[in-house]
Amino acid sequence: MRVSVPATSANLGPGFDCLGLALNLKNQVIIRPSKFHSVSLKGEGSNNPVLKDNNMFVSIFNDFYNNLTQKRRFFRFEFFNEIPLSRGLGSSSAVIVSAIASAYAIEGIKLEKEKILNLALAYENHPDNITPAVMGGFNVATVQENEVKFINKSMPRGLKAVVVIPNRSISTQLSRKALPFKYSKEDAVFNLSYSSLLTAAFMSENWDMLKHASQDMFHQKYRMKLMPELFEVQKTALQKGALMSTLSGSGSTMLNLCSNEDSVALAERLKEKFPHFRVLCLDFDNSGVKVEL
Ligand SMILES: Nc1ncnc2c1ncn2[C@@H]1O[C@H](COP(=O)(O)OP(=O)(O)O)[C@@H](O)[C@H]1O
Ligand SMILES: N[C@@H](CCOP(=O)(O)O)C(=O)O
Repeated sequence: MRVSVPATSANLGPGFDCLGLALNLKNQVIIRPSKFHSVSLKGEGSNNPVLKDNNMFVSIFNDFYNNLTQKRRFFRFEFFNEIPLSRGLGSSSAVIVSAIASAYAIEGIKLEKEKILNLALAYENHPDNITPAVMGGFNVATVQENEVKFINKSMPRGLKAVVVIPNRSISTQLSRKALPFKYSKEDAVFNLSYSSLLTAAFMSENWDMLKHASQDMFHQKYRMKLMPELFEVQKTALQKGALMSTLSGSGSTMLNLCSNEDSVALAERLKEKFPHFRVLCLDFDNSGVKVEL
């Protein structure tokens, strides 16, 4: 059985903890019954011993599998990871979502996507990453009485995401600690109005509005100070054709959306100016988590 799940970019500027989209950068796992437990890792995280010995995917998978079947069976897990760890591209959501989907699928149980999403909430309580990881596309999501309420829309083919991935990680937990404890009424009204405008721009495909609507007072400036070069990445991206440039999730990646035509030039310019950062030109993912038996 093979399960794949896309990377995600959460917040999209003002939509703190509620907006997110899925990118065509994937983690895949192949799982086979085996006489012994074994793990092999390729790609991102393959030189991290913790991911071999104490893998979050394996422990979530085992929790669900054991609860579901009351059986103790061994599996071989082969991981092919494209999502960099702790760079604000939803690596932890990808693990949570794919582990839950796998535990049910290996027993032949077909789980609705909404069910996977709500089970994932126990491990990740903000819905802006888990929703696009499960559903794909652009998503507006909130949690009400332990259920994710969301609206999802496919992303069109005419846009690309040019992501700039720094060589240093920022853990989501630490990055949340950099945020203020309280916000003023002005900041709250600012983010409410920009987040609404940005959502309307995505839903109506009004791409010229992205530049205006992607402003934020809640989190980016506090987090980007942890890596001040990110302000320069944002400025360069906006000068060189990006329709919007925002911190991806809790950082450290910057997400730049642009038209297909502008994407190669924008990526080249960012590579030249920030040679120590990784620049990838990505399509969007509109499928979310996938299981192939
Ligand atoms: N491919 C993976 N396999 C196992 N665990 C992973 C993997 N990717 C991420 N993780 C877990 O998630 C943590 C990163 O979570 P977090 O800081 O929220 O980063 P991100 O912003 O990428 O979601 C890692 O320290 C690790 O525990
Ligand atoms: N809304 C969350 C999103 C965290 O995304 P991640 O990809 O960095 O885990 C936040 O801003 O903390």
